[in-house]
Amino acid sequence: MALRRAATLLAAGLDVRVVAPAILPELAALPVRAERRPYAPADLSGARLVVAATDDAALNDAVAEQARAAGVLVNHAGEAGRGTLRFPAVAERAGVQVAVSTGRELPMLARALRESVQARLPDEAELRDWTARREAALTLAVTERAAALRALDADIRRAVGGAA
Ligand SMILES: C[C@@]1(CC(=O)O)c2cc3[nH]c(cc4nc(cc5[nH]c(cc(n2)[C@H]1CCC(=O)O)[C@@](C)(CC(=O)O)[C@@H]5CCC(=O)O)C(CC(=O)O)=C4CCC(=O)O)c(CCC(=O)O)c3CC(=O)O
Ligand SMILES: NC(=O)C1=CN([C@@H]2O[C@H](COP(=O)(O)OP(=O)(O)OC[C@H]3O[C@@H](n4cnc5c(N)ncnc54)[C@H](O)[C@@H]3O)[C@@H](O)[C@H]2O)C=CC1
Repeated sequence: MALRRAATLLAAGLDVRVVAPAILPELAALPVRAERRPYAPADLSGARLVVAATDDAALNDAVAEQARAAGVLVNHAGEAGRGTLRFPAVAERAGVQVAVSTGRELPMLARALRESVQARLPDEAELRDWTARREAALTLAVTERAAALRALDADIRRAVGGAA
């Protein structure tokens, strides 16, 4: 779990510190600060976001509680409702992102929706075309502009499989 979360947080541009007595080599090989020791409450100071992902459920509860009290965003890997942050399934293509969160623990649904959205995401060429059409429409006089934007809207909805 720590490995998956660390990869997600690094991809988001965060500085990641990992605190655990045992750290997987694949995790230690990432650009994270690895500290091989048990968690201590002082680890929360200076943190903006905390992930409690140990195999000790009572400890994850305590970390989540301490982080909440300190006003630090926290994800509880075993029981998301005890934390203040959930991790979504993310579909991404050419800069367009769609994140799916079920608001509960149903990762299979999140993944199924992510996969179905992924297949509908436009590619770079379509995005460039739509952006150019929108920019061109915005230079038109009011009536023509509205018609051009409506036509573009219909094309985009058709392309991503939405209702026209
Ligand atoms: C609450 C949440 C975490 C949070 O946000 O804090 C959570 C909780 C739990 N997941 C568990 C298991 C698995 N999770 C996955 C996969 C994903 N799990 C993800 C999200 C979330 N999982 C959040 C809710 C999301 C929502 O519903 O909206 C995804 C979307 C994103 C990500 O994690 O990166 C990613 C799919 C990414 C993708 O495909 O895009 C797999 C499959 C796999 O690993 O291949 C399994 C094994 C199969 C199974 O068990 O289903 C367990 C049991 C743990 C145990 O056994 O103890 C719990 C805890 C519990 O249920 O209590
Ligand atoms: N959200 C999700 O999708 C999933 C959540 N989980 C949950 O995540 C948690 C961890 O699961 P895994 O990563 O599979 O376990 P794991 O056993 O691979 O890793 C647990 C880590 O916790 C560390 N640890 C133990 N005591 C510690 C302490 N006192 N201080 C700091 N670190 C300590 C260990 O050194 C180890 O590195 C479990 O609570 C499990 O229920 C598990 C799988 C999927």
